[in-house]
Amino acid sequence: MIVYILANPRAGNGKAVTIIRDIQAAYPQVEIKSYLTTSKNDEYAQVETILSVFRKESDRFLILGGDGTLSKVLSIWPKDFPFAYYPTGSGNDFARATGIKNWQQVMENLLETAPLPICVLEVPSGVVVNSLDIGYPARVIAHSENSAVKRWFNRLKIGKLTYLFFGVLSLLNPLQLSVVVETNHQTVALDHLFFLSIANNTYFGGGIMIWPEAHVTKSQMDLVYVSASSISQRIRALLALLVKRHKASPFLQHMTAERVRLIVPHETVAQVDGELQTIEQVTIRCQTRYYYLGKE
Ligand SMILES: Nc1ncnc2c1ncn2[C@@H]1O[C@H](COP(=O)(O)OP(=O)(O)OP(=O)(O)O)[C@@H](O)[C@H]1O
Repeated sequence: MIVYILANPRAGNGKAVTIIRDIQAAYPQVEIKSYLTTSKNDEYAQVETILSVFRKESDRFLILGGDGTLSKVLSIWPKDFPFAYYPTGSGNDFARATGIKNWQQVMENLLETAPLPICVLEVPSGVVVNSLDIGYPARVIAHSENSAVKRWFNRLKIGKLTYLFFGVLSLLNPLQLSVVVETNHQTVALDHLFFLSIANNTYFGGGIMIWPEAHVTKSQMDLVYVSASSISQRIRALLALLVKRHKASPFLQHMTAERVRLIVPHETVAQVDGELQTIEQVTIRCQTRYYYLGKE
């Protein structure tokens, strides 16, 4: 058996290389081969290299990185090949929901337990491990990416305030979307849309709960949306998310589906696992994957 590790050394605070060394020291009896991404999107080439030597029946595969790395790797890792994951990113929402505590636990699951089926969301560009969001969350990320304010804040060592700054700014932006959502049960037109999150898992944005029952172990997706025309409604909806009053809030709407077709009137920026993508019409389905989740 060979354990293949694919790591993004730049994710989060750059701990991946140290963790690989610790794993090698803790498991001298296990053959471990590591592959490090060298640039953005290099996950695709690294996975191809691993697949050229990987034996499905005997080898194991471990991914180290943030949610973005995980989602890109799974986009081309074959559906029926199991994987393990240890978070080294900044948000780590997938790990938060699946209860990963430390790499020792992840290695034990990988070596001693059988992989279990989970659900990820299949989209034309690949897979979504946490959520695909349009409206407010995508706008906050779009404004902050490559902005001068982000660079100044980083220079002043207050980089964490970037999202707060753009969060407030985006709240004042009156832009609202109109979309149509077709599920396997119904077709709903959503107007004055402040945001729509199509969730596969419990959290986004580094620990903000999307919906309490949304989880990768369920073969359904949770749609959470806010149609709000006034700023006070938008603020109250965001506060409900932050203080986990999802079900009590009159502003947060929720439905579930196994398949969703999302129709937006023009190209719209979406946030997919913390990265930006442009979408127009997209069909989203649950896809079964095999993950070393450990004993539940
Ligand atoms: N060596 C590298 N240098 C620069 N970017 C990289 C490298 N390897 C991967 N990437 C890119 O980094 C992005 C993913 O970052 P990732 O999400 O893993 O970390 P993060 O943003 O710190 O964590 P999180 O998503 O949990 O907040 C992807 O776009 C990926 O292609």
